[in-house]
Order: sequence, then C-alpha cells, then structure tokens
Amino acid sequence: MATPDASLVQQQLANLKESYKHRLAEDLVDLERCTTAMLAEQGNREMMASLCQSLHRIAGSAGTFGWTEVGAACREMEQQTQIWLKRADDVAPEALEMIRARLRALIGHMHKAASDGDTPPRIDFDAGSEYTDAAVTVVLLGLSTHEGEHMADALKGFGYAIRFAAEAGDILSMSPAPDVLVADQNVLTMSLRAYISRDDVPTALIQLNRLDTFERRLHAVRCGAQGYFTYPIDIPRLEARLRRLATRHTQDPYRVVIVDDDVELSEHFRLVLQAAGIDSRVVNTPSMVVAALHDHMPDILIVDINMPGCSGPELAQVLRLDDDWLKVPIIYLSAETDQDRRTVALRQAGDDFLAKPISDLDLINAVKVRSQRSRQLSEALERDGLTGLMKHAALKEQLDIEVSRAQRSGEPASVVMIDIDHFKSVNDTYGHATGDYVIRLLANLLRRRLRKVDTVGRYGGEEFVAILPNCDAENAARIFNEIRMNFSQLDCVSGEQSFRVSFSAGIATTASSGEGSVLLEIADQAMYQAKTGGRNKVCVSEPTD
Ligand SMILES: Nc1nc2c(ncn2[C@@H]2O[C@H](COP(=O)(O)OP(=O)(O)OP(=O)(O)O)[C@@H](O)[C@H]2O)c(=O)[nH]1
Repeated sequence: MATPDASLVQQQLANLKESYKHRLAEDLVDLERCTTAMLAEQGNREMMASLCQSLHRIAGSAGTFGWTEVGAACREMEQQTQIWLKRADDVAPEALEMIRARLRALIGHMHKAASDGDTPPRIDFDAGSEYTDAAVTVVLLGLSTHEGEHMADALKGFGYAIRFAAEAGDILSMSPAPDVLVADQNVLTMSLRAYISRDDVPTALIQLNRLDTFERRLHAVRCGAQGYFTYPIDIPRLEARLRRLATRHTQDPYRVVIVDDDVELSEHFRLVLQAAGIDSRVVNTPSMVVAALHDHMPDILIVDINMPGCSGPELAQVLRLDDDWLKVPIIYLSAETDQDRRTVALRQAGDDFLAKPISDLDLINAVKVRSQRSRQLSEALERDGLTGLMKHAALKEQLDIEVSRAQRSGEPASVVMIDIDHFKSVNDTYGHATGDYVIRLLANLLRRRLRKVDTVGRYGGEEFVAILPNCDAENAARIFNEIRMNFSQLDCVSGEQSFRVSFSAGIATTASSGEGSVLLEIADQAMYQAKTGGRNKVCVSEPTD
C-alpha cells in the first residue's frame, strides 16, 4: 500500500471538516426544533430518546473535527436527558427550555466560528515505513576473525548483507546506519550506547557475551540490547532473532476495518489512519461487515456502539457466532460513558473500548498498539515456530482462498510442493539442530525469492508448499528451478564443516483442478516424480485432459 500524499490527505481532511461543520449546524437546528416540538407535546418519551441519541452522536464526533466545546456541551445535555429517560415522571418544561437555550447558544457559536473563517488544524503524521525488500544490513563488531567469518558465511545464506567493524567509532560514521549491530560486549563504548538509543537511529543491538548471568543480561538491556547470545553462538537462534528485529520496520501495514454509521466521522478516521500508514476500510452498514472482513483481512475491527438497525455489541455477537473471525479483536469506539453499559457490551462480545471523541494521534497510537498485539498473537497461532512460515492449517485455508480467487479472476494460480532431498541423512550426519538450520535456510530463501502476493508455508517436517497467484505452470517452473539452483549452491555450516543440500519440487496449476486439496495431491505426485527421477529437480504435473 502506498502512503498517500500528505498534502492531499490534509486537503481531504479539510474538506471533510468543512462538510462536518455544515452537518453539525443542521443537526443542532434540528435538535432545537425537536425541543420546541417536545415543549408543545409535553414530554414525549420517544422524542426524548431520539434527542438523547442525537446528542450522543454529536458528543462522540464534534471533538474530532475541532468542535470540542460543542461536543462537551452535547455530552452534558445527553447525560441530562439520560437521567430524565430513567425517571418515570414527565420532564419539567423549564428543563427542556434550558436545553433549547443551550442549543440556540451552540448554533450562535457555530455561526460566529463560520464567519470568523476557522481553519482546520494540521496534523503531523508519522507515515510509517513502506515495505522494502532490500537486504537487511548486519554489522559484526568486535568479533575474532574466525568467529566473524564463520558467522558471516552462515548468515549470508539467509540473504543478509554483512559488514565488519573493528571498533565502535566505525559504527557512528556509517551511513545509512545498519539495521542490526551484533557486537561483543567488550567493545560497547558509552558513545555507541548513546548513539543506539537515539530515536532517529534505527539500529537494533544484539550483544554477545562470554557469560550468561542475570546481571549481565540486565546490563545488556541497559545498554539498549534487544538480543543476548553467549559464545559459541548458536547461528540458527541468532538468525531467528535477527529476522524478528529486522522485520520490525518492514512488515505489511496494519489493516483496520471501521464500522460506523456516521459517514463523515468514519471517513475522517480512515483518512487519519491511512495517512499514518494504516490500511483502513470503512463500512457504514453493519450488514456489509462480513464481506469487508473477507476482502480486507484486518488486524482489528473498530465498531461504533450505537448504530441504527444493529448495535455494535449485536454486530460483535453476530461475528462471534462462528470461529472464522475469532482472531480479529473487536474494539468499540464509542461515546458511551456509562460504565455499566460498557461492561454489558464487553460481556456480550467485543474486546476493548476506545472513547469518543478521540484525538487523531490517540487514534493512531491506539490502533497501532492493538494491531501489533493482534498480529503477534495470530502469527504465534498460525506461524511455524522454526521457520516463521505459515502452518499446515492456515496454509490450506489460504490455498482455498487463492483457488477461488483464481476461479473468479480466470487467472491461473500454481501450487508447488517442495521436499528437501535425503534430509534424513543430514540429521543423521550432522545432528538434528543442523537439520533444523537447513530447514530454516530453505524457508528464508523461499521467503526472499517469492513475491509478496505469494504464500509459502511449512507443510510438514522438511516439506514446504508455495501458492503462487496469477502464475502459470511454466513461470512457476522457471522460478522454482532458479530457487532450486540457488539452494543447491548454498554452503550449509555445521561446526567446522560445510555441506550442500538440494530439494525436489512438484507443480500443479488451477488448470488441473478447482479444488485446493486435489491440487495439493497433484503437486505431491509431481514432486514424487522429481524424487524418483533423480532428485534436485522440478516437475510439472501433466494436464489431466
Ligand atoms: N531436523 C529436523 N528433522 C526433521 C524435522 N521434521 C522431520 N524431520 C526428519 O526429516 C526426515 C525425513 O526423511 P524421509 O522422509 O525419510 O526422506 P528423506 O531422507 O528426506 O529422503 P527423500 O525425501 O526421499 O529425498 C526424517 O528423518 C524426519 O525425522 C524437523 O523439524 N527438524
């Protein structure tokens, strides 16, 4: 997703603010008319409930568009009307008169602000970084020549750009700053520690030590370390940490679906989040939410509480009727201040509350924090611990999604089954830990070489599956033959030894079948053909008709 042009977003926000101002002025006039009618009809409860609802809506949105005082006044009037609604007796006309007078004052306030020509406040957005496929730069600092070269050889296979530095001063003058610094603790100077802790320096620090004690780890944390390893360094574990640190800035933008019947307010939220690099989708009608979830696959769902036809908690309960969207947290963004009603809403369904009105910055931060947590949890559930790739079940789900997408679009999709050759002998010769390292090596290569739209998962022990949308068998074979050659030329490291490994792959396309499970079977048969044909091969399934 491209981050939109900041000036364009500012203009769109200004337009929205302008249109909200007109709507607010009209709403206040309508409310004032409503109180006049109520005075004439002597306390109609239905009208009072509708008045309360409208005040609630304004209280929740006005602050967002800069009308803080109007919002606060409406909140007070809303609370007053709620008290009246709870009582059995009629509302005294003097009380209604008071509301009408306040509404008139607000209308006057708006007229004055309009003639003064108020300008929308500017917001400074932290646009977030775009996804980039550039190699992650890792600097090795203060390691012995042997240790440094061994580590560099092993990490290069994972696609990292490795550089060496002899002393801390070398790091300070590097431009751009490295993504990760792997440093022996003896060479960490005060000035390097200060440099790493600067907000504008993106470098993450991994500290290497001779000893593993709590005190040393605490000291490492105080130096700003985000990883701690002792000699001899366990390369696969180090690489796992490197990947986690390096992908902090390069992951997909967070995705959010906002459900709110207030068109201007929800559009305002969308623009604000979009400008902060959060991919947001708005739904104004609750019945359209499931389609938006399928389409957008959000990290979190933000839902208004009070909506005509279906309340937020009702919508949340509808979504929780089955397990499909369990992993997506539902956050109420609501002007509801009554603690009891909040508790009831959370008990029915839903996971958290954000209070309206909310400032743009608070909204961005709240959404980022919750999306990050949600993504971490779903990754822990769906991702394989060893490789970070999708697990079997999630992979099959994704396959079904891609197969039906291919059928709808008419574009071919390819499924590739990959199996490491003679893997048992790798385990037997070099040990299980080295076997794990080889699995991770191939996982990393697949991740790096495939497109962002492709899916790759660990299907079983040393078996992987890749799903390539919009890719025919011929192209899939070309890509996988390249990956196969690259993999077979990588030097795998085990202690002082190095060795090479290959894989066999089988390819099936949606031209062969319209069902995910059948495609997997066809790809598996093709892979078996590659094995029996001598291994280190890619075979494409023969068309069935
Ligand atoms: N290190 C490691 N080994 C695993 C893992 N999962 C499965 N294995 C091992 O992978 C080996 C797979 O061996 P086989 O299926 O016999 O096949 P192969 O030796 O790869 O030979 P071909 O596939 O015929 O080329 C078994 O020894 C499993 O124990 C894992 O997560 N880590």
